[in-house]
Amino acid sequence: MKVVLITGCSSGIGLRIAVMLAEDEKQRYHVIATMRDLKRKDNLVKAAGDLYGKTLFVAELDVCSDESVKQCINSIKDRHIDILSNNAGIGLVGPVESIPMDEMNNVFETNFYGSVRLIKEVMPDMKNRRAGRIIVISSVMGLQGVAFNEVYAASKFALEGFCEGLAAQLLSFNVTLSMLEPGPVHTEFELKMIQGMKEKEWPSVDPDTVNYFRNFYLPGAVDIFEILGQTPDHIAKRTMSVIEASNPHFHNLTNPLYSPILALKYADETGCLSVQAFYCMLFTLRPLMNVGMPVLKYLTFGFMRKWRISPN
Ligand SMILES: NC(=O)C1=CN([C@@H]2O[C@H](COP(=O)(O)OP(=O)(O)OC[C@H]3O[C@@H](n4cnc5c(N)ncnc54)[C@H](OP(=O)(O)O)[C@@H]3O)[C@@H](O)[C@H]2O)C=CC1
Ligand SMILES: CC1=C(/C=C/C(C)=C/C=C/C(C)=C/C=O)C(C)(C)CCC1
Repeated sequence: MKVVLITGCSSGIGLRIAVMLAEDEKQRYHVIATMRDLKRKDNLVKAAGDLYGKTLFVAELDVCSDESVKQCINSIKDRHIDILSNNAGIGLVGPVESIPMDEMNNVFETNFYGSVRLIKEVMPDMKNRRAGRIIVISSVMGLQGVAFNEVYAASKFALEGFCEGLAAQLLSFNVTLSMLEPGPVHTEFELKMIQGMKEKEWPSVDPDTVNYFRNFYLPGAVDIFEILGQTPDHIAKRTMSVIEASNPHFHNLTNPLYSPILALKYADETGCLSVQAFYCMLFTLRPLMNVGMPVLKYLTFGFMRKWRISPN
């Protein structure tokens, strides 16, 4: 049985990855589903049903604490982990000028250093054994910045840069490192990101910026979740296929509708094309989006035709 350690399993994507691997018909996985607060384990335990204590085990791990990470890894037999899935993460939206530095630090501490901390702890044993697989739940925002998500995107960009370097180094040790880059996924993350923002006041921010955030970005984000939103199950299946692939890819975008948006970025080295396209989508074309998916497809492929970009 392969030992899999997953972070952030109290809800959402981490919970689904843990349960899906534990449910494997061939019982190939011994899943250590970790979370920072064991009082939040009920949903996971319920979803695991009979598999709890058989193929799925719960352990405490706070990705922001050196001590917690060491304690958890040391509690595993021979510290042997075949597959590490870094999933724990938090979002942060809003006008940058209103976000306190300690909130920004917390996002980096969780999303970037949280993953780095786990990788540092687990990677030396994988290198020694010349075997191992690391899967990092990044985001499309690790490849493409989105207005009003600057700090979150920066934390995921940092993760992409860190892992791109490491992936090349690890190849000579037969350890693979893969990123998953989901677009919007319906989890508690969405609720925290959108619902929590509706009532919030922004006293220290100029009225134009508050207007752009409230009346352009937030409705746009709601539409994007409605039109493009995937389920945690979808991301869990994709994670499973990365785990099972003989030669897993480094980038794994889970939502094909994002490929044209990213193509814009790589098609124009000045970066102007993608900044302008995002500007248009946010401020000019957004009202069209709620007409539905076909319109979004038409718009993104329309941009590509206009600038003669191939979808592949
Ligand atoms: N939902 C989306 O639209 C997208 C999400 N992602 C990424 O997917 C990952 C999972 O998010 P998702 O399932 O959607 O959101 P959820 O909010 O449902 O899950 C996030 C998980 O991370 C845990 N977590 C937060 N901080 C820590 C910490 N310090 N130590 C350990 N665990 C922690 C949370 O635990 P607790 O319950 O204790 O807060 C929770 O279990 C994140 O990395 C996110 O950035 C990427 C693209 C899109
Ligand atoms: C694409 C796009 C938008 C919003 C995208 C959002 C909200 C994406 C959310 C992605 C998530 C949640 C990733 C998690 O890691 C805008 C700015 C509304 C308009 C321009 C096009």
